[in-house]
Amino acid sequence: MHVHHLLEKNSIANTFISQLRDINLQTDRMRFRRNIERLGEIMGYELSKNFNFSEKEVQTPLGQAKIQLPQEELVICSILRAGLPLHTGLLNYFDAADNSFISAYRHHPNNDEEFEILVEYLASPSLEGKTLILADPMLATGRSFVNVLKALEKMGTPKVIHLVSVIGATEGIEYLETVFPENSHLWIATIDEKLNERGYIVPGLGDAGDLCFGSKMQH
Ligand SMILES: O=P(O)(O)OC[C@H]1O[C@H](OP(=O)(O)OP(=O)(O)O)[C@H](O)[C@@H]1O
Ligand SMILES: O=c1cc[nH]c(=O)[nH]1
Ligand SMILES: [Mg+2]
Repeated sequence: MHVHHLLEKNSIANTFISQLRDINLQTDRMRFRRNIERLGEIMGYELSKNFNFSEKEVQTPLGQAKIQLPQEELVICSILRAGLPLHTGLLNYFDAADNSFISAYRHHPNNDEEFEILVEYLASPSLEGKTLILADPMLATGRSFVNVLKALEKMGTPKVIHLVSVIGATEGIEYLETVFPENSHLWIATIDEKLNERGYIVPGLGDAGDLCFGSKMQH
C-alpha cells in the first residue's frame, strides 16, 4: 500500500484540520461537515494525478484544443455515517462517478472498551475492473476499512483501490498494509500516534459521526 500523507507539506489543508480538531470550533456542525468535504475535494484532486489519461480534442469557438482526460471507471464508496461529507467532496470533483454506500458501526455488546464492527447495509454497482475510492474520515484500528473490504468482495475485484481518510492512527495504517492489495493507495490528511483504550484516536478529534450528525442511541 502506498501511503500519501497530505500534511507532510504545509498547505491550506492545515487550517481545515485545525478547525476539525478544535473543541471550540467543531461544535459548528455545518463547518465540521464542510471541512471534511473540503478535504475530500483536495484529496480527490491529489489522487487524480494517479489516473490513466488519454488525449482528446475539444472544439472551442476558435479552433481545436488537445487535452489529456482521465480514463478511469470510478466508483466512490463511503462508509456510513461519517463517510458522507467526504463522499460529497469527492463527488464534487468526480461528478460522473458511480457510487456505493456501505454501513459500518461499532457495536458494544458488553462494555465500552470491547466492540465489534457490524456491516449491515450495502448498495453498490459491480466493482470488477473499476477504480474504487473508499472513503471514511477516521482510520482508528482499521477494522472498519477491513470489514468493508471483505463485504465488498462479492461485488467483484477492483483494478485499484484508493482509500481516503482524514485522520489515521499509525496502528490502523499498519494493519491496513497487511490486508489491502499492494497496489492500493491510502490518501490520509494527517497521522496521529495513539489510540486510547476505547479505540479512539488521540489527539484525534472525537467522534466524527456524532460531530457531523449528532449522537446516536446505542441499541
Ligand atoms: O478504524 P476503526 O477502529 O474501525 O474506526 C473508525 C470508524 O469508526 C467510526 O465509525 P462509527 O462506528 O463511530 O460509526 P459512525 O460513522 O456511524 O459514527 C468512523 O467513522 C470509522 O468508520
Ligand atoms: O477517534 C475516532 C475513532 C473512531 N471513530 C471516530 O469517529 N473517532
Ligand atoms: Mg461514530
